[in-house]
Amino acid sequence: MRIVADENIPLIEEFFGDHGEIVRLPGRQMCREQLMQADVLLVRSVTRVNADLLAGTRVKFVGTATIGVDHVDVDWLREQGIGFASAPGSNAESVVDYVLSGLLLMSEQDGETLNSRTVGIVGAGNVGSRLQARLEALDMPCLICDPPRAEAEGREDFVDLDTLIERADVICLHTPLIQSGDHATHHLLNAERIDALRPDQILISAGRGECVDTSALRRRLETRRDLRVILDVWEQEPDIDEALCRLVDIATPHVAGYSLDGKMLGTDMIHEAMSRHFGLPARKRLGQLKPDSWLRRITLTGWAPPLEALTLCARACYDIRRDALLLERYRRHYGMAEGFDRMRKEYPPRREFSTLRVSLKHNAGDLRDTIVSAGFSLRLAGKQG
Ligand SMILES: NC(=O)C1=CN([C@@H]2O[C@H](COP(=O)(O)OP(=O)(O)OC[C@H]3O[C@@H](n4cnc5c(N)ncnc54)[C@H](O)[C@@H]3O)[C@@H](O)[C@H]2O)C=CC1
Ligand SMILES: O=C(O)C(=O)[C@H](O)COP(=O)(O)O
Repeated sequence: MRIVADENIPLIEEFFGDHGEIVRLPGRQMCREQLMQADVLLVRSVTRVNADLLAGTRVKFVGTATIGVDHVDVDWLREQGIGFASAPGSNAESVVDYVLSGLLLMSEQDGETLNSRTVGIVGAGNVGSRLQARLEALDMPCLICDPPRAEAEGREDFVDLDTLIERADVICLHTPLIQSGDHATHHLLNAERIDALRPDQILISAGRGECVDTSALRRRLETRRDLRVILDVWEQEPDIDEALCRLVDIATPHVAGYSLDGKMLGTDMIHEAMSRHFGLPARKRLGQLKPDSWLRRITLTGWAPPLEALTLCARACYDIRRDALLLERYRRHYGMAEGFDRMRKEYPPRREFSTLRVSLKHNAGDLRDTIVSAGFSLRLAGKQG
């Protein structure tokens, strides 16, 4: 079997090596000629998978090691009888860590407690609902907008987008890119809604770039720089709007989901799906292949103030500012588009909050609850109570 895989998917050799010959290619440049003899195609979000790429090839299975599937013509694959799998939820915790790191930074800049802000979550799927769970556990009030779920589940506690924009202090976008239909998300945050954003509101966009009219956002920030904006996803990646990149508070190159844990789980999930598709044994176990974290444990005394302790643990594990600074360095060195992609390719290993074990000397109630609610693993050591 010939397996063609994006060069940026980790553990391909380890998971797929027993199944045949592996060819690694840069995802953005993949073309039909390179796939004529391929049986399996494994991609990330940068490869458009459709009839133009695959018609006339012998590909029988496509896996994308991503949550989003907007780059794949799923209907065409189905019509052709080509097996398909994505990796739902694989890097959702990583995106939640990213958002929490951003929120902690904003709170620290303002000298405010975390729970002084209401967070509006748009799109309450794997990412949004996990974000909601962690924020509510940290006593942060949340408003949820997810019309497909509201309709399907009869959720009267959900709100519509305009109400959310009016009431929330932070707006977090976690919708897939949907081009048409009742719940289309292309330019969901359009010029009118961007104009309606209140001064001091915080916008965090980590779903897909095209869900925001980024030209309108640039215009708003050029005329009134009164919002705070964290952008991970952009229109026209990697050739993104450089002026907008300079105007936002935090700019990162579509790496919110780039924890090693999330990426490796993505590979595991598509490997399992491919093995099932071809009736092959899936013998590899992710646990055996994951490297050790650089930082395994932090020990806190019971007297640490909860918010400071949380900020410390979050920074030790993942600090969103590292990625913003890194993008700036790559941009200066290589230019915007090349820098954007190079940083993604050379992304330094990052582990999820859950991999960091926080050891508490005493079972101090508030501190313990904060650490667990934020998603870290807890270890109580010494005297209890
Ligand atoms: N920045 C990054 O690195 C990453 C970005 N993503 C993006 O985030 C998206 C969401 O991820 P998941 O939560 O795992 O997907 P999911 O499929 O589990 O959930 C998406 C949710 O959005 C809701 N939704 C659909 N249309 C909507 C609309 N018009 N308004 C409000 N809500 C709507 C759906 O009902 C669903 O509950 C992915 O599709 C992907 O595009 C995912 C992982 C990493
Ligand atoms: O899983 C998704 O959906 C994502 O957006 C990915 O984390 C992005 O990674 P790439 O596919 O762009 O490398």
